Amino acid sequence: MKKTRSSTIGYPRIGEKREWKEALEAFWSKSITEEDLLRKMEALRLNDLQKQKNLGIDLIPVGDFSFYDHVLDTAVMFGLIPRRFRSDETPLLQTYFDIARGNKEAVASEMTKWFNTNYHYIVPEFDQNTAPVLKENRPLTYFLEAKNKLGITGKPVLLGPVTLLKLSKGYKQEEFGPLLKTLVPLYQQVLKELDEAGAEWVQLDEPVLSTDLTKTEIGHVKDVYEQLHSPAANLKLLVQTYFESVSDYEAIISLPVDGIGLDFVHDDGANLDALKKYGFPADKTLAAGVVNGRNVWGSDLEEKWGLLEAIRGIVSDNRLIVQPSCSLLHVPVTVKTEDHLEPELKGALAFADQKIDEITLLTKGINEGRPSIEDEIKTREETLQIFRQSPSRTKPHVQNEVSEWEGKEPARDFSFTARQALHQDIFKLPVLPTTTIGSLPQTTEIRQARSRYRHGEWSTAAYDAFIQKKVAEWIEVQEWIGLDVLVHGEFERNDMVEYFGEKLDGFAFTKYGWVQSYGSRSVKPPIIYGDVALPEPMTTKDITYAQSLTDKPVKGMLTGPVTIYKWSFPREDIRAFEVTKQLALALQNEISHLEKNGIGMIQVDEPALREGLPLKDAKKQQYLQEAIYAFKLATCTVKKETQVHTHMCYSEFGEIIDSIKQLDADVISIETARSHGELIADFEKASYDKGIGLGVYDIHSPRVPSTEEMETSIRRALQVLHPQQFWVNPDCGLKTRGIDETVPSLKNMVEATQRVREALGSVGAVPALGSVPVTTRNLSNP
Ligand SMILES: CN1c2c(nc(N)[nH]c2=O)NC[C@@H]1CNc1ccc(C(=O)N[C@@H](CCC(=O)N[C@@H](CCC(=O)N[C@@H](CCC(=O)O)C(=O)O)C(=O)O)C(=O)O)cc1
Ligand SMILES: N[C@@H](CCS)C(=O)O
Ligand SMILES: [Zn+2]
Repeated sequence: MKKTRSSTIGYPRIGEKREWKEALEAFWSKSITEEDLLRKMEALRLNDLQKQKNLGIDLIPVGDFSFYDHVLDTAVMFGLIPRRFRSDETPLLQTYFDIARGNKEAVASEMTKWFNTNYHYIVPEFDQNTAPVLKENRPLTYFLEAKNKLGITGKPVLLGPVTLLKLSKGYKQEEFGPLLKTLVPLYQQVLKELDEAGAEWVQLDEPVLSTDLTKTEIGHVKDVYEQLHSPAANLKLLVQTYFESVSDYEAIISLPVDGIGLDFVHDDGANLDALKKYGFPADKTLAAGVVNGRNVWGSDLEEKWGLLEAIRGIVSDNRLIVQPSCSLLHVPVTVKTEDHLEPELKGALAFADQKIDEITLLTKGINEGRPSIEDEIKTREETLQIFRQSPSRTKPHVQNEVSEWEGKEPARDFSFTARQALHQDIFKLPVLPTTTIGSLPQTTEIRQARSRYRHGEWSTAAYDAFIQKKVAEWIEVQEWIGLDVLVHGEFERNDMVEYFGEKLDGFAFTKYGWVQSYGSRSVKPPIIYGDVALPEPMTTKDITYAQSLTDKPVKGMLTGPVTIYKWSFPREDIRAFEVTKQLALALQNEISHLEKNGIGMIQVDEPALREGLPLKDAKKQQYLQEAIYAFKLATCTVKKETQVHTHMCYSEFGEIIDSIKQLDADVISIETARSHGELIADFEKASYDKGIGLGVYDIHSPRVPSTEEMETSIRRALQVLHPQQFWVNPDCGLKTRGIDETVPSLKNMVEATQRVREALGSVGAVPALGSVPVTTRNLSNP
């Protein structure tokens, strides 16, 4: 009998070649039936379970699989169905997808980032009439499936009640305790049924325990777990935390549960320090997250062994589980298929399957003794050494350029007020200028063109001509729609980060390294392995071509340094800030090329700035200062005539609003539609005086919003924002939408803007500062 066991917390659900996406999208487009979908999903699920078993994992998670998102799964299983989607006639699977994607009658639920990752979850909604009820015991269904079909006694995984409620919306803070109480009997029922079915362990994910919690909240956690604890049951409860150290170690390890899962990678040593200081209860199991579940780098096995030795000094081997720091959902499936990578880089990489190999190897080392894994540790050390010393990683000129900025504050020469007057003069935009965020529909035709080019079927000239044709078509369409500030459409980009990764030195990219971002959509983060530099202009050709076709301004479109960093798999041998500064200087260089080519508005997207915010308050200030520095380093050298835009697509700005101000961007376009206008107040409270483009419709949903609906959004925003600072735009880029959805939506958006302009009585150019004739308060909602 093994003493120490290996485990995973969750496994990527998308399949090695994204079979999951294919099945889902085929179902949504009605080219396969529900039965087909269920069959394909089951095959994928079972394949992944079997694979983990074959790789030697002892405690295999079940129920981490999802048809869209695991938070939505948990909400629906407990009957947390927003009122607008409640119907006795609609089958549950349809309701499930409707909540996520919206339907003809109702807007989708809000979608937001899962802690500090690039994964999005669907925000559960409570309302006055929400009475949680157990609709289906999902973990039980998946537990029985694994048992009956594969003979695997899985470890059911379920989002814990505290995290579920904390991530939900639609209730007041004082209702938290009472609502939690309504969830407890449902969780008790789920656990009881799992116990009766013979489950040994159940994993309750409580990542909120790794955020700053108040004493009252910790009190709620204790209450809940005291109630979930059942002395008579055989089932063991494991409370799983990740992404940071726990906020109150002593309280967490005292919970009346059988096991605690801690992240020993993203904790800055705090979990280990606490373990050493306070010890660990002898009657509990520690699930030690020692292999990084968020990066793509092979572990330094010697270092991991050292970490495990430190843990084993406190926790006995038979009370120890070895596992990744978090679910492997956040990394690609396997390096095996990446045959084009340089061997020295490939040797240094580990995706989900290779991380599992590391877990099982370390577990073997504990159970059979260090000599049993000595060879593997030595080989890994040699491989990592070759990679570390590779000359391709170092560019002295990049490092010199970064150090030249040492001690200097990047800042634009002219104040915003001075720039604003100048920009009004140059661009002569009407009040409430309309624009889009950058990308336009990436149709099958466009993706096929890219694929043909990638496979060598099309020459560079043929591909470039195709892209230019698309740019020209869409400049015409945007002019016809009546937008004021146009975009080239980003047709040449597979993704807003991967594209730049392909163009910049210091990056490598994968063929199949997909990671789920939201629903069926995935991204393929490039890998930053060395110093970053701009070998040649990346975007000038397409953008200047677009500008040559119209008298209206076309925005230059770049992804900002923080976002490129966050949405890549970065190197870890130097600090994040060093990498973002290198990226910023490469972008500064690119921006100067755009300016030299006559581009007067430049948008530097930073949608990942908020997501990068550390989970712990103590670390936030430094992160924000460094993020602001990087953005300003990229943009500070622009001419005063150039209007700098930025874009962010998430709905919680309150915490970072001061930092957004400090970016000193002339215009920011933001997401608001799914949060139903809640965040406008943040900008009002902060007396934000620069341009703000409010997302008036949700681009994540296939639904075409009506003119009236968008007019209402604009009017609502104008009750708190000055019309002179206000732009109108969709929430985010339109690359995922079809042409049939995009054109009518934008047409309605422009029409809605026109109606409000008429009500404002200023259809012409924006009046000079301070002389706007009609105040926003004159507008009444229709
Ligand atoms: C704004 N968002 C982004 C985030 N992160 C990013 N890195 N990028 C973002 O834009 N995070 C927050 C949000 C998330 N939003 C989205 C929106 C849309 C997608 C999306 O559409 N993803 C696509 C994949 C896009 C892509 O790269 N397509 C490639 C084609 C690649 C491909 O399919 N290859 C085939 C092989 C084809 C061949 O070689 O013949 C394959 O691998 O099988 C392209 O356009 O060229 C998706 O399909 O999921 C993601 C996040
Ligand atoms: N310019 C990008 C931003 C997405 S966050 C786009 O429009 O797709
Ligand atoms: Zn966006």
